[in-house]
Amino acid sequence: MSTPQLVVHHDKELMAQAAAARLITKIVDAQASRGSASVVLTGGRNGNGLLAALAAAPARDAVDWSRLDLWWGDERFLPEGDPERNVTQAREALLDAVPLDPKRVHAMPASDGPHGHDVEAAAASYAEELARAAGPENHGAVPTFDVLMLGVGPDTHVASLFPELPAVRETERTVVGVHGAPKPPPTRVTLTLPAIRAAREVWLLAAGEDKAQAAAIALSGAGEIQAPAAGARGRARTLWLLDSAAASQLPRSLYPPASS
Ligand SMILES: O=C1O[C@H](COP(=O)(O)O)[C@@H](O)[C@H](O)[C@H]1O
Repeated sequence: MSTPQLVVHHDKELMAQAAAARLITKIVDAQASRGSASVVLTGGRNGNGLLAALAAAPARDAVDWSRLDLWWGDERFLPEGDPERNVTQAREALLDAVPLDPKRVHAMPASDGPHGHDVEAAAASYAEELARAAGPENHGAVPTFDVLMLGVGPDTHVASLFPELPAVRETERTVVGVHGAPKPPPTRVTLTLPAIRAAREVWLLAAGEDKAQAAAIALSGAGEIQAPAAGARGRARTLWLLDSAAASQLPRSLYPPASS
């Protein structure tokens, strides 16, 4: 697993624009070398800010949207179309504006879907969908995502892996149901750390003062059970994309010398 690298931008708008430009380049490169690209989206303010910046970027037309698989790191287990669902917010921010192949948009199940309110069954069906997409070269039950993005919560949660809850301790399954999340709604579906760590690159997004403590804790050697963001690592690269407010409590030894 890779060691975290940090990029600190001046403010959250610049961070979103720079991350969007970085994502466009990654997708275009993956499509050029492997024919298609796969990206795992995150919910939350920073993830949606990045998608909105991508929607506004003229370079978005460099992406072949029909050869892109989109997955989610987590979902709030609510009815289809609920404004609090991560997929609803992603559609509004970007997905409705670009020519994606609907078969390649892998939304997590809703609470009024085929599994009803059974969040464990919903999680298991998403795990099966991931396993079907994984090739023999993936050595496991999930595809090697090109980029997996995670918003970092003020309590160091990533996806719906909250400190000390059972989901963050999962070592076998790739997707699990979450009960009693401290952030509403309490019932959620999430990728687990083993699934996250299958990604080629993991990008953690943290902007704003309320993320400063979480970034400092996760990057200062905390354990992943207490600070789930500390356990989110990519195979080839782990990149923390921060703004200066979120980086304000980092030890100076971690703060990168050349920041923009
Ligand atoms: O509930 C969630 O929160 C986190 C972080 O969101 P933020 O608004 O504090 O940036 C997000 O990453 C996750 O996907 C989402 O379900």
